[in-house]
Amino acid sequence: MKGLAELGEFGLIDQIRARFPQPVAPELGIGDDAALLSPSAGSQVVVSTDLLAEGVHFDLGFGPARLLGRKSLAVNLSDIASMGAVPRWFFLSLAIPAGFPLETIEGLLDGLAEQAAEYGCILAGGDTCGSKSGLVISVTIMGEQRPELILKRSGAVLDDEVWVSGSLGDSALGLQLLMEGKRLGQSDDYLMQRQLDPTPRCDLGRKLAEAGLVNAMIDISDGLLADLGHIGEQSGCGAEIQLGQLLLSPAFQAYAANQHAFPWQLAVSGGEDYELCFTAPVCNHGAIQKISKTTGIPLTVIGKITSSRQVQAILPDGTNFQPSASGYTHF
Ligand SMILES: Nc1ncnc2c1ncn2[C@@H]1O[C@H](COP(=O)(O)OP(=O)(O)OP(=O)(O)O)[C@@H](O)[C@H]1O
Ligand SMILES: Cc1ncc(C[n+]2csc(CCOP(=O)(O)O)c2C)c(N)n1
Ligand SMILES: [Mg+2]
Repeated sequence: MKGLAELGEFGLIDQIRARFPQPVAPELGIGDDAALLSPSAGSQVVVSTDLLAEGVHFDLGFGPARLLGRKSLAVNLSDIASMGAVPRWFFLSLAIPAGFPLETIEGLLDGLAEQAAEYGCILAGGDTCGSKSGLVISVTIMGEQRPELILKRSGAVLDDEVWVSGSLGDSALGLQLLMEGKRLGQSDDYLMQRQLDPTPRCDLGRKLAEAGLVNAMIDISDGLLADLGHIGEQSGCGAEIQLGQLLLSPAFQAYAANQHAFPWQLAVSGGEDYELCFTAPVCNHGAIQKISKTTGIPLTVIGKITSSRQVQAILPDGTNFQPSASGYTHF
C-alpha cells in the first residue's frame, strides 16, 4: 500500500472524493474553489462546526479509526439534531502529521462514509494540510429546516418540563474505562461504545421540531448541568432537576453499585452523551411520550424551568447536589 508521502495532498483528496457520493448538478461538491449547494424551497440553512484534536478529543489507541470517523460526524449531526433540522451536507478538514499511517486515514474515511450514508449527509468539500502536533479533524455540517420550526436555546418558558433523551453518564464512564486501559471486546463494551460511537438523535430532534411540541433544545456535549445552563442563560431563566429521575443505564448502575459514593458527577457533567435536552409545556407531555414510543428512544422528565437563573440539582434525599464542575471545559 502507498504511503501518505507518495500519495500526496491531491492524491489523498482524490481518494476522499472517490469514497463519497457527490452532489449532482446544478450543485457542485469537491473539486472547485467552493461548493454550490441549494437548500429546499422554504428552508433555512442550519450550519455548525466542531473540531476534534488528538489528545484532547480522542486517543488513537482507544479504538478503531473507523469509530473515530463515525464520531467526528456524529458530534456534528448532534448539533443539527438539537436545532430540529435535517442534515444535508458536510465539509471535512484534516491536519495530518507527516508519516501518519494511510490505513488509519482510510479507516477514518470508512467510518465517516458509513455515518454520512446512514444520515443522508453529502460530503461537499473540505481542506487538507500537514500537522506538526497530532491529527486534527474539523467537520462543518449544514442542515435545513423551515425557519418557524427551528428550535433554539433561547425558547424555554417558566414552568416548562425539562426532558432528556436516553441515559446519561455512559460515555464519561466509558472514557474512564478506556483511560484505565480497558478496550472494546474485553468487557463493559456498552459503555466504551457510547464514548467511541455515540448515536446522534437526528430523527428524534426533527420529529420534536416538526410536531411543534418543544420550546428550547440543546444537545448534551459538555454535560447536562452545563448545557441546561446554556438554555437558562439564553432564555433568561433557570432549572431545578431531580437527580433521582435521571435515566441511568444498567451498565452505569452496575458500576455505581460498587462505588463508595454514587457517581452523580459523571452523569450530570461528564459530557459527550450527545443526548437531547429540551423544555416543553406540561400540556405537551402525552404527545412527547408518544414520540418516545414511535422513535423507541426513552424520553424522561427530569425537572422544570424556574425563574432562579441557576440550574439546581436535587439529590434523591432532597438535599442540593454541589457539582465539582458543571461540565467539560477546555481551559
Ligand atoms: N472560535 C470561535 N469563533 C466563533 N464562534 C465560535 C468559536 N467557538 C465557538 N463559537 C460559537 O459559540 C457558540 C457556542 O459554541 P459551543 O462550541 O460551546 O457549542 P456546541 O457546538 O453546541 O458545543 P460542542 O462544541 O461541545 O458541540 C456557537 O454559536 C459557536 O458557533
Ligand atoms: C482522549 C480524550 N480525552 C478527553 C476526552 C473528554 N472530552 C474531550 S472534549 C469533551 C467535551 C466535548 O468537547 P467539545 O466541547 O470540544 O465539543 C470531553 C468530555 C476524550 N473524549 N478523549
Ligand atoms: Mg451543541
